[in-house]
Formats: sequence, structure tokens, C-alpha cells
Amino acid sequence: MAQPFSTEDLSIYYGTFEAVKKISMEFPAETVTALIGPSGCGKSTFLRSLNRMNDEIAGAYATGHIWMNGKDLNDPGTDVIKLRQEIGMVWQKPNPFYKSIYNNIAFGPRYRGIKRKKELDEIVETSLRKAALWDEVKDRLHGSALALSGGQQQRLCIARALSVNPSILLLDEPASALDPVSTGKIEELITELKQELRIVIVTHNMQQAARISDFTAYFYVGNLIERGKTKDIFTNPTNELTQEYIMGRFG
Ligand SMILES: Nc1ncnc2c1ncn2[C@@H]1O[C@H](COP(=O)(O)OP(=O)(O)OP(=O)(O)O)[C@@H](O)[C@H]1O
Repeated sequence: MAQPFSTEDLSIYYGTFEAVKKISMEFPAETVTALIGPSGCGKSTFLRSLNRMNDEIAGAYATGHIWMNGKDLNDPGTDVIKLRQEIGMVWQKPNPFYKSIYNNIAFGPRYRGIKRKKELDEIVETSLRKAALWDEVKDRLHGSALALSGGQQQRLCIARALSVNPSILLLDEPASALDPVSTGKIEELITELKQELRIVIVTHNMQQAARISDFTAYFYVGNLIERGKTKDIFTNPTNELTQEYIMGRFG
């Protein structure tokens, strides 16, 4: 059975500025949670903190807890390299390595010590299939990843994250730089992937949040105003602030 994953009183600071304020939220297995809210309200900061990516920013630190399998990931002793394999991340702008398609995917597994070509070949194929990219690239696996279109590059980045078998995928506006067809493919992919992963996605696109997420969380100036089933948040939000935002953006 999938283990629980949640935050408890998680605050994130940049120096003395508290960008995210005491957020407690659950992320159930096999679901997509969308983080929505106006620019600068702390969505990306919160998302990045879930796999400790915020540690890379000078002066940033978090208080509170991130619970996974009974362990607090915010504990200073956490192995963040391992953690980032368990909790993968895909950024707004596709960022493939300056390598071949094959080597983009094989990079993580090789780092983990997998050397046998047959095993790597299998991982590359499975990851590309899961990211719905295999058919488009199977004849040019050793060509440059940078020759792919933006939408293909973003699916490659998803395949790269999947290559090390994460249980959670964090997506920071993964389709905002893409055309509508590529966006549709990413959305379909998210819906497929949630059958085996937990997904947390930041999006400014309300229609997208409504289409693909099971839960929606509305952030406002660092606070979690409301979190609930997506259907309820979009049709019957309980908080006035959520209502104003949703109506303004969606209505
Ligand atoms: N590296 C940083 N150093 C200092 N402050 C930061 C840093 N990154 C973000 N902030 C501040 O933290 C707050 C939250 O920013 P964040 O990017 O998390 O918001 P967001 O809701 O994701 O915004 P957007 O929708 O525009 O991407 C903002 O006030 C922002 O200026």
C-alpha cells in the first residue's frame, strides 16, 4: 500500500521573509494535486521545498515537517540526492542535458550504479514509453535531445525523472511554454501517470487544473486558503478569497 505523504506546519523563508506560512497538506496516492493562486503567493516555493530543491537557494530555509513513510524529509540528515530520485521534478522550461536522448534517460540510472547495456536499454525504453515519447524517438535515440521540439523536450524531461522510479512527481507549470497540442499531450500523460505516482502541479491555467487534478489548493500571500476536491473548489469554494480568484480566472 502507498505510504502517506504530507506537510505539517511547513514554513519557508528567504532570509527573514516568510514566503510560505505553516502549510499542512496531504497528498493522497494516485492523485493529482494542483497548486493555484496569484503570482508570488508561494506555489513554486512550496513545490520546490517538497524535494528540498529550495536548499540550493542561498538564504532559503524551511521549518516544520514533510512526512513521507513516517520520516521527516525536512530533517537535516536527509540524503537529498536520494530524495530527489524518490521525488522527481520537472520545471517550467524544458531543460534536457546537452546529450543524446538515450543518455538523458540513462544518466540517473548510471549514477545509481546500473552499468549493463541491456538493463539501461530497458529503462530507456520503459521511461520513454511511460512519457508517451517512445514512438516519436525510437529511431533516433542517439541523436541530440536538443533537436527535439519543445513539447518533446518536456516529455523527455518527464521520462528522465521517471527513469529512477520516483513515487512522486513535482511539476512546475510544465506546459506553460508549450503549444496547445503539446499541452494536451502533457495533460494526457499526467492522467496516465497518476495511476502509479502522486503528482503535484503548479499551474496558472484554471481549465488545466479543473481538467487534470483531483485536489486543488488555493494559495494567497504565502497562506493555504483552501484545499479540497477540485470539483468542490471550482463549483463551491468555501472561502471568499478562493471564490474571487476562481470567478475572476475561470468565469
Ligand atoms: N530565490 C528567492 N529569493 C528571495 N525571494 C524569493 C525567491 N524566490 C521567490 N521569492 C519570493 O517568494 C515569494 C513567493 O514566490 P514564488 O515564486 O514561490 O511564488 P509563485 O506563487 O510560484 O509565483 P508565480 O506564479 O509568479 O511563479 C515571492 O514574494 C517571491 O518574490
